[in-house]
Amino acid sequence: MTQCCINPSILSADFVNLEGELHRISNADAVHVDVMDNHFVPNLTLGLPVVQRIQAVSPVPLDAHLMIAEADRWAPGFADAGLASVTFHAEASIAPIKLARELRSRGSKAGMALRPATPVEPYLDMLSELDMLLIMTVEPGFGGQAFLDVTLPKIRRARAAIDGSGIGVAIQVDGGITEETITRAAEAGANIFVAGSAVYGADDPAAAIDRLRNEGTRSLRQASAE
Ligand SMILES: O=C(CO)[C@H](O)[C@H](O)COP(=O)(O)O
Ligand SMILES: [Fe+2]
Repeated sequence: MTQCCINPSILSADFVNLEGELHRISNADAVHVDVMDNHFVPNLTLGLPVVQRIQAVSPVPLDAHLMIAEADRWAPGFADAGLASVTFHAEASIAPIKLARELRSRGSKAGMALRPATPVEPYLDMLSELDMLLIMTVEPGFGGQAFLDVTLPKIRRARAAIDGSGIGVAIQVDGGITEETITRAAEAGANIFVAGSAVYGADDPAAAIDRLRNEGTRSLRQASAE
């Protein structure tokens, strides 16, 4: 059975107290850092200098989600900062294979993200170049949106292709993940779950992470037994 990982998104955290907010999620597998440039998505968050400070104080590894235009130009700098994982959007890259190789050669895991309406089929032959495929389960840009069930067939097709080829690519889902929707995403084949509002909106974020992990692990176990 593939391992269930819970990566809280700091998009829903208190941005003036990021260090304290990071320590509230020290039982997470990684912290998901949403970088938005107000071009690729209609929102602006934080850039490399702030990500570097987060990296310096975080008790868990960083999982950067770059929602930025010209990914080929900007993403390698995030890998140079020593981040565990850097994910760029396929829609923002001219040469995704080259970019994935560059991220790996700089020591980061390479992730590639797909917007909800971007099909996975054109990318199936390059999955071996990736450590992680991120299937967006909301339109990127904002936290707190509802999970799009229309993305579930794509998660299933990606999982079937990965299992069929024997390559060890993780499937991450991001957007609208709750204790209820995590079950459907896990049964479809995802194994890394990003949750912003479900974690930071809870009174006890660490307890929310434990509940999500229990629910995700139970669903993954059930799916592998079927
Ligand atoms: O990439 C993102 C938005 O573009 C965020 O990671 C995502 O929305 C997480 O927030 P929530 O769990 O509240 O949906
Ligand atoms: Fe994200």
